[in-house]
Amino acid sequence: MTRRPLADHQAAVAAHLAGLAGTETVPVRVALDRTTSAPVRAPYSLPLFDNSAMDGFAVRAAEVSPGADLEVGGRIFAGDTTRPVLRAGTAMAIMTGAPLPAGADAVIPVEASHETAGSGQQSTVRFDAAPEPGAFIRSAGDDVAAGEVVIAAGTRLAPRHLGALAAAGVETIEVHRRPAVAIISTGSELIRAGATPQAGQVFESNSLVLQSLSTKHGARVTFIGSAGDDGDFATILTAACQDADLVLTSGGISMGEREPVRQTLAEHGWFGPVAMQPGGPQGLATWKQTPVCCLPGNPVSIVVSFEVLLRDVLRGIAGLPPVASNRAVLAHDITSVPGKTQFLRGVSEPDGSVRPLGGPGSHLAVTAAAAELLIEIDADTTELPAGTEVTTWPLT
Ligand SMILES: Nc1nc2c(c(=O)[nH]1)N[C@H]1C(S)=C(S)[C@@H](COP(=O)(O)OP(=O)(O)OC[C@H]3O[C@@H](n4cnc5c(N)ncnc54)[C@H](O)[C@@H]3O)O[C@H]1N2
Ligand code: MOO
Repeated sequence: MTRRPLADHQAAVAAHLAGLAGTETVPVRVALDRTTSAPVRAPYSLPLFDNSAMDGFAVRAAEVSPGADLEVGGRIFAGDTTRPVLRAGTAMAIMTGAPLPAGADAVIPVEASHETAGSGQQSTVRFDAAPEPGAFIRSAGDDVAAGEVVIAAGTRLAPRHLGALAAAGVETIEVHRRPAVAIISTGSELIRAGATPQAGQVFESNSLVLQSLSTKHGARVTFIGSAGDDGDFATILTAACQDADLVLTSGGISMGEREPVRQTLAEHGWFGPVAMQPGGPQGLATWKQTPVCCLPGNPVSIVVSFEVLLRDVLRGIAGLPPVASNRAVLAHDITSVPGKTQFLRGVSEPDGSVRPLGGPGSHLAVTAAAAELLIEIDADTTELPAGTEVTTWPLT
């Protein structure tokens, strides 16, 4: 049986999902971790108005002489919306964030001042020293001018970015779409954690792996279902397609007698071996106009299939950059099967070299969990001596 070269299947997956890319407008309030698809410009200059950086007194710097009294002509609080005026020869008490009165050119902190009486009474104030003009004034437009870029296109929005957008008064923004993913695991042997396994039963783990990886790489999971091997798959697949841009299936695609995914979808797409290991059996189909990516059921194959085939495609749709591969030298000699790109689970040594971890079996979920990376060995190579440089993929 001819195997589809890995690069061809990677391209087929990308082409199959290309229609999922797009942009949408969302409220800033729910935009955490979304990626901007256009620059966001400031509707207003920030700060919006000249204001005080300290609790103290607004003055004209030239009118302040150390030890001389100035009449306190009023008190200004944050939230005052009429702009006050500083009369010649007076000071005004001012709170942090309150609008600077017209005519003032400096603020003196309360700690460097001596007021004869407090709030509500006629009083005078004297100061220890004359201020520099501009002292403790936060000027309009210091942070950003109206029309300037607040957040560049392609930014994955962290809390500080959301803060900047909210501070700028931006209510909605344009972001890359986050595709809705439905996940179906198949297998009559599968049970949930918490159940007591009967003979022949297996704890279901792939849906959680696919859910976590999809969420981590820019998608949102809208449906998680399971199907046995004897007849309910098409019904569940149809339900999954209702709310999803993409369906991911696990299991049921190789050469057995009960392979519900392949048997249901063979006429609706492509199924066959890809020249990779693990993750050899693969499928791509369309059901109810929804693309379906069919991954093999072995738990390690699920991880490798997602990382190698889907991860960067989903990231691209969500506006995220691909995860960079690295180069590293092998700590030991290794051998590899011919004709398939091998992805060995591996770890880094303290000197930066890499070595495979555990056996090649794609059922070894717990052993594979200790790996940090995949070591890629190309399809033509069968023996690599220690010291050979190889490509490694971080496990995400
Ligand atoms: N005659 C052949 N047999 C097999 C071939 C082959 O080329 N010729 N390929 C083998 C390889 S490689 C893989 S990988 C598997 C893939 O088969 P399926 O995708 O049909 O997967 P299943 O048979 O349904 O399951 C395989 C294995 O994984 C366990 N499994 C399945 N789903 C889950 C899940 N959600 N959580 C945990 N474990 C799961 C399942 O119990 C099986 O042990 O085919 C080989 N056979
Ligand atoms: O190709 Mo399978 O995915 O080795 O276990």
